Amino acid sequence: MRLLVKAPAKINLSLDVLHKRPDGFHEVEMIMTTIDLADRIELTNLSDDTINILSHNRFVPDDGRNLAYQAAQLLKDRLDIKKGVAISIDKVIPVAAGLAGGSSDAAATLKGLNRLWDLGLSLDELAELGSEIGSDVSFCVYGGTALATGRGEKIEHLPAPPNCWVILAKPTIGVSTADVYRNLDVSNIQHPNTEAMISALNRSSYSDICANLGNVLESVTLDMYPEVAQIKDQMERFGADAVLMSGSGPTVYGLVQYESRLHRIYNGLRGFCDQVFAVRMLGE
Ligand SMILES: C[C@](O)(CO)[C@H](O)COP(=O)(O)OP(=O)(O)OC[C@H]1O[C@@H](n2ccc(N)nc2=O)[C@H](O)[C@@H]1O
Ligand SMILES: Nc1ncnc2c1ncn2[C@@H]1O[C@H](COP(=O)(O)OP(=O)(O)OP(=O)(O)O)[C@@H](O)[C@H]1O
Repeated sequence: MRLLVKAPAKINLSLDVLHKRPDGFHEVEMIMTTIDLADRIELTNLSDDTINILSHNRFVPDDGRNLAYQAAQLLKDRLDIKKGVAISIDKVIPVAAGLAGGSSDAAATLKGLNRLWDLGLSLDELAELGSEIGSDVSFCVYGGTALATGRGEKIEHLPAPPNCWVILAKPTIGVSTADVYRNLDVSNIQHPNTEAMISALNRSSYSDICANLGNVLESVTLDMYPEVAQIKDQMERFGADAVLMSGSGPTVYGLVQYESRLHRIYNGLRGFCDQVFAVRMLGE
C-alpha cells in the first residue's frame, strides 16, 4: 500500500528568545504559520523490515540523518513495529532555509505512517513523539498558526492570519540553526512584542501583523551573511508591506496584500535570487 502526504513549510511571524537554558537550548516564544509551499512525501510499505529514503536533492541525506527516517525509526522503536517503509521525498522547500523543511517531512512521515500502519495515535501523541526529533516538529504535526514556547515544542493554537501573499527569497547559502543560536548574545536582545502579534491575529488585523513582525535571530544571521540584508532591502524597495527573515534564515519573506504588487516584487527579486516563491498563507 502507498500513501501521499504533504509537508508544508512554516514562517515565523515572530521569534523571541527569553534565555539560554542549562540544557544548551534556548527558551523561545515564537508565532509560526504554515504556508502553501510543501514537500510531497510518498510512503510505500516494504516487505522487509527496513527504512529507505529516496530523494533527488543532493542536500538531503538518504540515511539515518534524514529527519523523515528518524520519524519512521522512532515509531518502529516505540511501538515495536516490524515493518518496512520506502519514504520518497519530492523536495520543494529549500534546504537549511529557516522554513522547517526537514521538520515538516518528519511530521508528515509520523502522520502518514500513523495511517499507513493503522497505529491510532492522536495528533497530541504524534506531536510529543515529534519533539524528540527536533524543536519544530511538534508545530509541524499540527500545522496552522500557533504560539510555540519551551524550546519550541509547547504549542498553543492561534487564529489564521488574514489572507495575503507571501514572497520568499532564499540566497544560495544554507544556514546552520545551531550556529545562529550560538552566536546570539542573550544579554542584548531587542524583544519583539509577542502579545501584540497575538492580539493582531485575534483581531485579524493585517496592518498590525505587519507592524509587529520580529525575529531576534535576524540580526545574528545578517551579521554572518550580509547578502541576507541586501535581499531584505530589495524586498522592501520593491514594495512588500512588511519584510522579515524566517527562523534562523537565510530565507527572507515579504507580506503582500494585493496581487497587482506581487508580480513586481517577484520579478524584481528573480533578478537577484535563484529561489523565489510567491505563495499563500495556509494558516488554518
Ligand atoms: C529557528 C527555529 O527553526 C525557529 O522555528 C527553531 O527554533 C529551531 O528548530 P529546529 O531546527 O527544529 O531545532 P533543533 O533541531 O531542535 O535544534 C538545532 C540546534 O539549534 C539550537 N536550538 C534549537 C532550538 C532552541 N529552542 N534552542 C536552541 O538553542 C540547538 O543548538 C540545537 O542543537
Ligand atoms: N528531510 C529533510 N529535508 C531537508 N533536510 C534534511 C532532511 N532531513 C535532514 N536534513 C538535514 O537537516 C539540515 C537542515 O535542513 P532543514 O531544511 O530542515 O533546515 P531549516 O529549514 O533551517 O530548519 P528549521 O527551520 O527547522 O531550523 C539540512 O542541512 C540537512 O542536512
